[in-house]
Amino acid sequence: MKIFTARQIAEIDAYTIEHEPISSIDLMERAAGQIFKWIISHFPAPQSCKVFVGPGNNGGDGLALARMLADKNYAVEVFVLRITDKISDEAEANLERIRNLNTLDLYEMTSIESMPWLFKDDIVVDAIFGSGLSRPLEELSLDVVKAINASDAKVIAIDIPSGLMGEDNSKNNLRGIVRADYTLSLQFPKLAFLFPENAEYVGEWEVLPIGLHPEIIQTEPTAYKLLTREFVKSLLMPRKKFDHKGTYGHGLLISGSYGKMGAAILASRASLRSGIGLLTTHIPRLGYQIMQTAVPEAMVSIDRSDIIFTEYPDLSQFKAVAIGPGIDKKQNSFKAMIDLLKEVKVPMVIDADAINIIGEHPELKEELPMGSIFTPHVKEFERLVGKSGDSYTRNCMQREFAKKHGLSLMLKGAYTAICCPEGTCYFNPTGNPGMATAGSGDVLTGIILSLLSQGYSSHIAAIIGAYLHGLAGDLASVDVGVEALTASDIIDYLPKAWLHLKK
Ligand SMILES: NC(=O)C1=CN([C@@H]2O[C@H](COP(=O)(O)OP(=O)(O)OC[C@H]3O[C@@H](n4cnc5c(N)ncnc54)[C@H](O)[C@@H]3O)[C@@H](O)[C@H]2O)[C@H](O)CC1
Ligand SMILES: [K+]
Repeated sequence: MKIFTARQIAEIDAYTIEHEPISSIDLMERAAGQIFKWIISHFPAPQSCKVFVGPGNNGGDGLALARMLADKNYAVEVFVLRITDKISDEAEANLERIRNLNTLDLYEMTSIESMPWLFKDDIVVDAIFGSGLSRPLEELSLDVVKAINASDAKVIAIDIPSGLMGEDNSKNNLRGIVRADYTLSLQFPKLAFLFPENAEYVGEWEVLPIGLHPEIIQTEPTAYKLLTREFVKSLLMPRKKFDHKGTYGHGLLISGSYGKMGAAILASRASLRSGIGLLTTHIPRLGYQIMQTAVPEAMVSIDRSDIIFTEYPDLSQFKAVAIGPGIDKKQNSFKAMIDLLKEVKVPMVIDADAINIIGEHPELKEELPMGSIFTPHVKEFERLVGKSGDSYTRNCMQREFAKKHGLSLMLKGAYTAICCPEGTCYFNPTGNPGMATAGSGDVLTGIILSLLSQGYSSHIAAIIGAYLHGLAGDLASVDVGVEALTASDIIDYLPKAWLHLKK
């Protein structure tokens, strides 16, 4: 699903009006109708609804919605914030439509003195500002937002919480943003919904289709996309009758150290559960029996060191190499990594301490083979790319890094972001807080190695890997719950996740 900027959404809106064609007031009616349907199914009448309305079309949506709710026996009070004399034509027309209705109460607010008391059982509809917001809130709208936030009422934001910018909130006044319980976004999610610091404003969000023109949605370019099952499924390569294990590639996993052999086991098992033909896991000598016992399907390559990674096997047979899970940052591992990077020609997955080593020796980035994938979490990302004060800026840095170095950079977390060398950033919707657990990242590295070895190109391997990993975690959490979920559970649910993805 494409994610557009506020400016693009206005263009898509205008294109729809011209080419469907549909009048803008009818398009507004359609949008309000979708929100209305959502409210009656989630909060059936009778309920008290207080609708706060701003000067633009977001306010117009609120006014049309108020009429529909009043008509269905909700106790509706509408508060029009008189912020400016200007009010959009569509908002004005919808204001006229309700001005003489006796099924609702209409108030004009010129100061915070006329702010009503908000009760716990009230539904507050936030229709003050939408995607047309151009600067942080001040004066009356700021005061109203603070009062809404101070209440216990259920808050439903139309399109986007008022005060939140669709993309960049690095310079926003955070006290002037509605904290919604639900955000009902029209047709597309906003980029800001995918950033962790905005979760407290957005609450639970849902996209409501309003029939914007498919042609412009198709042709309008965007750098941001939210993965869907259909899209990820379309990337899968079919398996054929006469295929053999050679068809699905031989991968090399460099993993494990003294006290961290579990990482090698988890990554190996995940790789084997994701379709790889052959897997060799290179480990320090002490791990030999552990590996052979725990993962009989994997071949083992033994380091001369008992406890760390210091060398690697002949690379000629491998289609992809992953390095990082459970290795250490010891000096000899660093030296081995320099040699490895000089020699390796196939795409690599670089995870955990392998990222930290490159973070400490940035010149090594230039040695990376084409099509390599970095899989940092936030702390590793900061060591590799640099620090930033907010997620939007971090995302810009991430996209820039991927482009500059010609590789895929995945930032792990809720809505894992995968930035590709050509500039697109994909966000992954699968996964849950139960996956914030030891070994979860090792499993992901194993999955991506497997996909690269099978011949998937790097950004596709990253996309399928992230989606599948989250999906397995989601399916596992249904049975074991988020608290009890372990990395091994993610592996155990990979078979179900594959079946679910291919359905
Ligand atoms: N997605 C769609 O295609 C549809 C969206 N609809 C709704 O329309 C809004 C966007 O409407 P717009 O009029 O462009 O913007 P706003 O309602 O957000 O109002 C902006 C309005 O306010 C002025 N302004 C901006 N910032 C401030 C500020 N900080 N303080 C005071 N005033 C400010 C600005 O100049 C404008 O005049 C979208 O979110 C949907 O809810 C359609 O109804 C259906 C199609
Ligand atoms: K809003």
